[in-house]
Amino acid sequence: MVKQAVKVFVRTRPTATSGSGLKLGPDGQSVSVNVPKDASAGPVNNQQEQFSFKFDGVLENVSQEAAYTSLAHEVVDSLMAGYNGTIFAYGQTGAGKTFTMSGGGTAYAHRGLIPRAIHHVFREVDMRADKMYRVHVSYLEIYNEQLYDLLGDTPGTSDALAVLEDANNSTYVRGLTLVPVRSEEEALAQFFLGEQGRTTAGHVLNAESSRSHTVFTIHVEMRTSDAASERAVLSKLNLVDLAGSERTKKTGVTGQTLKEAQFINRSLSFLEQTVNALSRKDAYVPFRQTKLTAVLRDALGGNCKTVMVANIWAEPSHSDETLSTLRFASRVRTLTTDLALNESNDPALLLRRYERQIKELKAELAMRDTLSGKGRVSYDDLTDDELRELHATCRRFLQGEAEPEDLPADSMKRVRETFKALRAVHAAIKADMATQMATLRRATDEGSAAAARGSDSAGPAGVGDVDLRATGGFTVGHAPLDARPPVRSELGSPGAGPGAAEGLGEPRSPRGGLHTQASSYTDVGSNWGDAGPLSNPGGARLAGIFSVAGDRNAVFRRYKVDVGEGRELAGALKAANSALADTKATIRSLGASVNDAKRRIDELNSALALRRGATPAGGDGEVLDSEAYALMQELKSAKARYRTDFDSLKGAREELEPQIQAVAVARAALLEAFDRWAAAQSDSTLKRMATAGRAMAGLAPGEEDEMDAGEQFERMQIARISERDPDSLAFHTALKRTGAAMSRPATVATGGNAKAAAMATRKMEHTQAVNKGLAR
Ligand SMILES: Nc1ncnc2c1ncn2[C@@H]1O[C@H](COP(=O)(O)OP(=O)(O)OP(=O)(O)O)[C@@H](O)[C@H]1O
Repeated sequence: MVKQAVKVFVRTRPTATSGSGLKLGPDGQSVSVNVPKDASAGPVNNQQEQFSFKFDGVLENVSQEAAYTSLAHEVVDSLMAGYNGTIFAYGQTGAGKTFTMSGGGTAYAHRGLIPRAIHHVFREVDMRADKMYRVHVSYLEIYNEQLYDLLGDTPGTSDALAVLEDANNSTYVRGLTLVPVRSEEEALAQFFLGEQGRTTAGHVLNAESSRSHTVFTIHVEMRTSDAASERAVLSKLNLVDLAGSERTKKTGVTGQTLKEAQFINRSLSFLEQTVNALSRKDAYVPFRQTKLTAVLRDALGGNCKTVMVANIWAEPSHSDETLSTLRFASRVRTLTTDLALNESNDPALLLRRYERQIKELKAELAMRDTLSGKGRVSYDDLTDDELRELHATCRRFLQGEAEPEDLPADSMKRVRETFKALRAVHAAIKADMATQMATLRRATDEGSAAAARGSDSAGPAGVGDVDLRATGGFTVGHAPLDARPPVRSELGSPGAGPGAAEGLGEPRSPRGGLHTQASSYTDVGSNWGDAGPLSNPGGARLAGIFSVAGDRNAVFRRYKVDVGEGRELAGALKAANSALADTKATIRSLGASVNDAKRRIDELNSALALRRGATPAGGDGEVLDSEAYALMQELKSAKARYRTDFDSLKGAREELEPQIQAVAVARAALLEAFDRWAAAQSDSTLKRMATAGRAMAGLAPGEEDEMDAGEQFERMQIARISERDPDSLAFHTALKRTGAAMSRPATVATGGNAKAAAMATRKMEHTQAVNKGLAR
């Protein structure tokens, strides 16, 4: 921490009259003022007439550029090195504070400290390639002891603003908008916009008086350009234009203007008290008495490099005010501040430090793995592609198509992810299976009912243990292979549900199930045979791609034919379906054959019993006649056929379950791949939509980028300024940008800001008072 004396400069407003009573010393630092004795005090009057002061500089008849060099250059350099700064202008009303801080009108040469400081900051930013800077600006106004955010979205609201102290005991205004600016032009534009909020009415009605204190702040964040560096230095420069002190008796103001003057004088008087307390090194300093002293706390005794400009208007009629300003200025000059570099403890920077440490640790682990011959192990989070791949591997593993070694297990993270993926894939397959089984059971029930209606004696009851329903199997032979659900008009009729036509039709969404499928189908009148990805809940996120569900089915059909992956998966599904259909056909035919054999066995048994009944008992044993013998032979072969077919039926039934699963898995794979593919198409689909939109508007590509005449003129102007004085380009451009807004009616320019309107009225009153009175 370095002790710094607050620097004080006096700047004089040029006067028209001679005999101002002000004398400047040859050293450029001393100034004396002659205050004539008060004649009303009588002939014996010991009043002092001559007062001398010494400052860091007295600026008389100096250009704005010279003023900047004396007052601000060093402070801005120090800002760019990471130190806080404050430059504040103090003085009686009309003494030239605003001229010094902001400038005189829109003339480039008359621009004040604020535009010049902005230029200086960005010139440094451009020049220091070894550093990275981020610049923000804020603009605060203190009017009648209220805080206003001149760059906020809702000017006029001050409730959210409060002057607080941060962890380093530095003051800041909570809730104040900090606008990021990347160039001189952007920063100037913000400054000009803020000025409008403050003085829209002032420009129009009274160009000479500010009835509020303002603080324009440039916040700078500096880092070394090493991206890994977490060290940031934060500094800010407050450029303060105080409202002018005013002798209300002298100006004779009344009403709102008097109230404003009282607020101004009160806050300036507390500023004096604060400076006096600091100067005397009092234990208690009344910083909190007014918003102004709270805001200026750092500038007066904290971590800040401070410069005061004492503006004086050395007309003989203002000698009292001049003396008072110089007295106050000389007291301020006794103050010291504690300057320190503001290194940041920003949590974002700590985060970056931890990220760097994690990166280093990962690199170390990788090195150890390499040295121990483990090969390359990734400790990073899995990417989306890797996760998809992992899920696919897990699915293959659960289907028996991959080995345990195929599952990644080279790091704890991968093992955990693999378990998670296994659980997810298992749950998905289980859900698919449950849906499939429910569907198939329903189809079976309905098929059985139909069978019961359409067939009398050949039911499974005929063979007892061949009843496949008992094991949740199939009723055979009642739904034709090419069965399809009813067309839309039929769906509404009772008993015509899709289950009736289920049979071995085209694939359905395993997730949607038949009911959903049917309703989706009903909604869009789509083709049932296209496996309807519509009903796939996972496809809901693709709604943006397909304008109507019908599009989606059409795209799905195309996907199965035109896209290699789709073709392959659709082929696999078809093969699985066809294997399933074959097995079902076999079961059907074996079932019929078993039933047939059983019926024949029963017939033969009855015939044999009859035969035995006809043979006379008590003979020399039972002698089979040739007819009975033939019956028995046939019975034997019928039983053999029954047994063989029954065994085959059992075998075929065992094949059925895995084949149903295979169809479900193939269908899920197809739909999942389709979802992925369709999601990947969304970008190009949007582009196509944009192109189509442009075509509809009748625009050729790039046509909308053409400049209009105004834009062309502006471009010419910019070219001219760039040629003559490139440095002034940002100033002119920002002024033009904000000037356009200035020319709008006040209510629009200030966003309907009631404060600005009220201020206009107050300023008008004040101007009238000043014109009547003595101030100007
Ligand atoms: N050094 C200067 N050179 C030329 N003109 C100046 C100078 N100082 C002040 N003026 C002019 O004097 C007038 C009053 O100045 P300015 O508005 O800056 O005073 P002020 O101290 O800000 O007043 P207030 O406190 O009432 O706002 C302006 O027209 C300004 O252009």
